Amino acid sequence: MATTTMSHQAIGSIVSHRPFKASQFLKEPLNVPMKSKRFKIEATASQISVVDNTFLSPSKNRPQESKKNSNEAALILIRHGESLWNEKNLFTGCVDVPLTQKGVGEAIEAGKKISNIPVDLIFTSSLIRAQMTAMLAMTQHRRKKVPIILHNESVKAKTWSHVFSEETRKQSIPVIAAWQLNERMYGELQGLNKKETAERYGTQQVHEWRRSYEIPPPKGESLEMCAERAVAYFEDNIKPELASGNNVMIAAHGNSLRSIIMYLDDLTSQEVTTLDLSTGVPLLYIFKEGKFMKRGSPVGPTEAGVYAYTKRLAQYREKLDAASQATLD
Ligand SMILES: O=C(O)[C@@H](CO)OP(=O)(O)O
Repeated sequence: MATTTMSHQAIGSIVSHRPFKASQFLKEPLNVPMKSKRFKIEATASQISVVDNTFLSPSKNRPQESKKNSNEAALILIRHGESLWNEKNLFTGCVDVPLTQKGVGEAIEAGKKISNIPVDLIFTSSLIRAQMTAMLAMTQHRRKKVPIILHNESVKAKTWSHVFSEETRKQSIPVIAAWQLNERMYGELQGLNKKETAERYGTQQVHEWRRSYEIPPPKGESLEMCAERAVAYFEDNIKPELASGNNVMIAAHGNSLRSIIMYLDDLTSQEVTTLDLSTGVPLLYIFKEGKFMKRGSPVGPTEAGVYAYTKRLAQYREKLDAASQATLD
């Protein structure tokens, strides 16, 4: 097996890191002249991203109950539930396989754990296992907003999926799918059985391919290369939303999330080798005054500790409880 690596720059050049400003979704009237020069199309054969300059202004005035005069926001990270290739113990990487029945259950359980935490925006990878996880998790949310995948891959896709009711937009959560959050590209390991690969190349070699920071699997991405695109995307597209007070959920993958957690927790390349994420377990961070505070995994919708994290989350929970009570009365 050859051990040359794929150029990361080649991956990074496919689409810019800043395709559009997602949080405008809930407040923008339709203003999409089909032939306007305001659209800059950045395209290659497989990926197209449309930069609509009218949608690039900062996200303000979004009328949402969880958005509040505070420089604080919640960030939820979820690794997708078990996939069919997790079940078969195959290297998956960028191969787009769905969840197993167990994975569906894990996504639903994850949703219950975050059902009282406000979510204004969802980011997922472009892979179905992450998207299924996000959607299934949101079926459990008490607020019952509808997650809607934004289709900005072409002007027509964007125009044809426009929502014309402001009230309906307010009851929706934009979902942004970004390839930069995809699982690391596992190169020539994709589709191989992990146990058989360890028997063939040695446990130590396979462990280095799977968990080291710098060492790429044959013709694949190292964690460092994966971090380069995932963390750049996080900094360019997700952090500004948190800084604007929007609560964000990211549904992604073992390694794209490891690289983001390395950034959030300031882990060294040595420390990240022991970081392993379970499928379907949500992790909560609070972003406050430019810093990320790790709050672990919310263990259940009734767990008092979750709501003690911040005043704002506690108030949100109180509102949900009051609304449920009003419905019962
Ligand atoms: O196969 C993969 O894509 C990943 C995640 O399932 O595997 P690993 O845990 O080896 O990084």
